[in-house]
Amino acid sequence: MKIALLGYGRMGKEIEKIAISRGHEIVIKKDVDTEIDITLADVAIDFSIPNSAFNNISNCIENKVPVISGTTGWLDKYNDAVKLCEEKKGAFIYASNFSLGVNIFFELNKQLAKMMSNLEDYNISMEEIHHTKKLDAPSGTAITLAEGIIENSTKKDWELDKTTSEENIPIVAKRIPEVPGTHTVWYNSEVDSIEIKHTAHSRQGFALGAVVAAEWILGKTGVFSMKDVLNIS
Ligand SMILES: NC(=O)C1=CN([C@@H]2O[C@H](COP(=O)(O)OP(=O)(O)OC[C@H]3O[C@@H](n4cnc5c(N)ncnc54)[C@H](OP(=O)(O)O)[C@@H]3O)[C@@H](O)[C@H]2O)C=CC1
Ligand SMILES: O=C(O)C1=N[C@H](C(=O)O)C[C@H](O)C1
Repeated sequence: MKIALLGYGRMGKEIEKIAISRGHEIVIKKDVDTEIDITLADVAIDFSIPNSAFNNISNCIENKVPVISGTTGWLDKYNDAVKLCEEKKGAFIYASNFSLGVNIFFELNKQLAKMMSNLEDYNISMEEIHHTKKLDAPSGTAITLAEGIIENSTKKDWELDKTTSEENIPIVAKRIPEVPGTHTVWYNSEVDSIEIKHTAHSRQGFALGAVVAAEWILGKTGVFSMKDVLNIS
């Protein structure tokens, strides 16, 4: 496959290595807001910055190039991207986290939220830890986890930098040098605690998931998720 990398930072470079090792070719590396001929690529992978993700994705959809996006912090425009993709019969996947482990963790989190939903003695809280270069907080993964809990409990929303909350899910975001991404969900009561935690040891899992998604989407039209790619039920 001919791949366009929209964003050639930490993730772009990790994706390049994995894509080449799987026999693909990188035909575009875009790192600034310049015009590119996206039609040179069979598929595009966007890991850029919150302010550029929507333009990068729209350009691909307008030009009928399937696009995978892992950029976080731009989701106020997600529904516009979905609408454009449907209108133009394009192909698009956004995932806050492309790793297999986190996508299993998402399902575990929903199951646990369902089991805990009527147990009033437990207070829920979440923490995400990332490297100090991260632009957005809370992480996209933390938001997806919170949405999974909201769907399966009486919690209404999430709140950043709170440690406790009666009706919402408090999320603490910590920034520590070099941490690729650690997410924890706690249920604490007077007598005990339940904790589920995912720790990324490197960026390899995110990058592999993005390349697998790019391979999967070729020849398809529609808006998909990593659940479709990984066939997780
Ligand atoms: N979904 C997932 O699994 C994962 C998602 N992420 C997310 O991916 C994004 C990128 O992460 P990361 O690689 O660590 O960040 P980096 O800052 O290392 O890379 C982002 C790159 O995008 C470049 N860029 C700036 N403007 C544009 C533009 N208009 N078009 C294309 N590229 C541009 C930046 O260039 P410059 O530095 O010159 O501004 C930079 O090189 C973040 O939003 C992060 O949260 C990260 C890991 C996993
Ligand atoms: O910025 C990062 O590095 C990461 N961003 C994603 C997020 O916001 O959840 C995924 C991963 O945790 C790494």
